[in-house]
Amino acid sequence: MAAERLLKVENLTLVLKTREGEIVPVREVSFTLGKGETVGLVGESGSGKTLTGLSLLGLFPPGARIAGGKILFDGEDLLTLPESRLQTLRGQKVSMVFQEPQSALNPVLTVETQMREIYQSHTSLSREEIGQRILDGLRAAGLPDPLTVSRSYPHQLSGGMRQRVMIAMALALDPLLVIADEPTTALDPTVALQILALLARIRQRSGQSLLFISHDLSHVRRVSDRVLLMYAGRIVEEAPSARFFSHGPRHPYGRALLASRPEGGIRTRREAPLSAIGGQVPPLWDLPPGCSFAPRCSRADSLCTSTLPSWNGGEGERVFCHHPDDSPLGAPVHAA
Ligand SMILES: Nc1ncnc2c1ncn2[C@@H]1O[C@H](COP(=O)(O)OP(=O)(O)OP(=O)(O)O)[C@@H](O)[C@H]1O
Repeated sequence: MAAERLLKVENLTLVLKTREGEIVPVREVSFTLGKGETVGLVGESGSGKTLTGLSLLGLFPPGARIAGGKILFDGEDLLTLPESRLQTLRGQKVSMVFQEPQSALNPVLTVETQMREIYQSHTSLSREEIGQRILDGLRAAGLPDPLTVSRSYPHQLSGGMRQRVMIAMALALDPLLVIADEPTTALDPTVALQILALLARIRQRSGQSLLFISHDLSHVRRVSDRVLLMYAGRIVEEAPSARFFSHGPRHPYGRALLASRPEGGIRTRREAPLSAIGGQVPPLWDLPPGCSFAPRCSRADSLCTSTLPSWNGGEGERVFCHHPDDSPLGAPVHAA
């Protein structure tokens, strides 16, 4: 049964002024997110994942302008809201866990002071109630000695503990949507898996949705109900995780990403495993005509290099490709 819709992004297009000229790092991006659903947004570095995530908070880098589209979140179009309303929504309804907790946390304030500030600016809870919420939140984020952690400065905590603090802060006001942007980048693999397990538990909180941004498909597989594959500013495939990882992505880029995973490639019935995706993401100021992935694609022909694809399939399961790969994967891919 389809989840009730929380978010609908429609044709979001973001233009950014850079030294190289104007680029479109987010181009005609459309997707939905259901209440309680976790969607993984995956793609190589520079594909536009972070800017898409920040847009959902109404945050844009200097020099950015929205060239089109809508972000309908819980009944409101975020792109038309005044900054004062966006500030209320941030934290209360949408929050973000960043890649680097070290830079997202204030180094000169204790964890308690930083968490207290969130409650003070958004709620009318008493000092005691806030104190209790802080301890409960830290404990729920898997920090066994919340009192000591709350009295610590960020530099006194390990990277994994800092990320747990960030998660506790993101969840503090019980938002409807949490955006986790590469939350395990700064962590060693064991701690990264613990953080993923924590995020997976967030799924079980009733009504809470998660947009999980990652370049690592094995991480996306662990936590996501659905996958959005992004390349050079566009979503190029959308699929339920079960289909994406068992049958295989339909977009050749998704197949190449899966096959380039460090722990060993997959083997389609027709092809030998790839060791890495050949070539590079084209610069956004110099995209090729036609499909942006065509220069790296083993299935590309003259149609792909000359003509932009159109969507193949419907909402929830679709691919932006002239020649989608419908062959089943030779062997199932297991999470790392
Ligand atoms: N403030 C900025 N000024 C100029 N260019 C930017 C800025 N922010 C992002 N970009 C460019 O926009 C494109 C998309 O960036 P974005 O950070 O959204 O990608 P990403 O997929 O999240 O990659 P990563 O995993 O490396 O963060 C990249 O080419 C990036 O260089």
